[in-house]
Amino acid sequence: MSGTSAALTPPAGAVAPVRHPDAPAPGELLGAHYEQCFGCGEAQPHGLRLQARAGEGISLTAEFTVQPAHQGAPGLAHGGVLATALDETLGSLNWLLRTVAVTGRLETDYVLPVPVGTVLHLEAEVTAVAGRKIYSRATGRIGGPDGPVAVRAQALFIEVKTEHFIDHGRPQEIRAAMSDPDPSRRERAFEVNP
Ligand SMILES: CCCCCCCC(=O)SCCNC(=O)CCNC(=O)[C@H](O)C(C)(C)COP(=O)(O)OP(=O)(O)OC[C@H]1O[C@@H](n2cnc3c(N)ncnc32)[C@H](O)[C@@H]1OP(=O)(O)O
Repeated sequence: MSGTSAALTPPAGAVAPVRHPDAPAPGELLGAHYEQCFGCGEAQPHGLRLQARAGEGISLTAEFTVQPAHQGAPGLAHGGVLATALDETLGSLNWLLRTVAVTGRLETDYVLPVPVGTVLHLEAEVTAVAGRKIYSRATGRIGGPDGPVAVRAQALFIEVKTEHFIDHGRPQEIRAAMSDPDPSRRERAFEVNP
């Protein structure tokens, strides 16, 4: 049983997404955008460390292995953690558009329980763009990339200016990210997503 709210149905004027000429090539690992990101950062001991790889068009694949720190019920992934994996995967699509955007709405279907130790194989694509609104969907499979669907999501990301993060983030983390000696890490922390 699943349903999508009207807010996630692209309006009549929506257009097909356009891959940015500087988008990472198909097959390229995207890498963490911010080392402290709970979804993909290497510096978060209990983070998901999700790894996303560019696909064709505006699509990508990603993998995340459920750790003991991600449990809800004994031996099973917490639903919020699975939503995070979907959110991170969908957010990574913005690298292919090279648009700075944040999650406005995320709707998730939980189809199968996901045990600790499982590799969740995710795939995601942008389906439409309407002004600042980016419509996308994702699935997560277990038992291999062609295994059964365990989770599904549809999302609406909203394009924002870089100032969104400067204006709303806690100053000490912003200062730390801005003073990173590596210019590409400095840029990635703010340019595409939080
Ligand atoms: C590689 C990186 C991966 C990272 C993955 C992780 C991504 C994240 O988790 S981001 C963090 C979570 N998200 C947030 O913190 C966002 C918090 N929300 C906000 O800041 C604001 O509400 C924001 C920016 C989304 C929208 O505010 P604002 O810029 O004022 O836009 P606003 O005018 O309200 O809305 C713009 C359009 O979007 C629509 N919209 C906004 N929010 C929603 C929503 N929740 N549901 C449906 N539609 C929405 C509006 O109806 C409006 O539509 P239209 O243009 O047709 O009238």
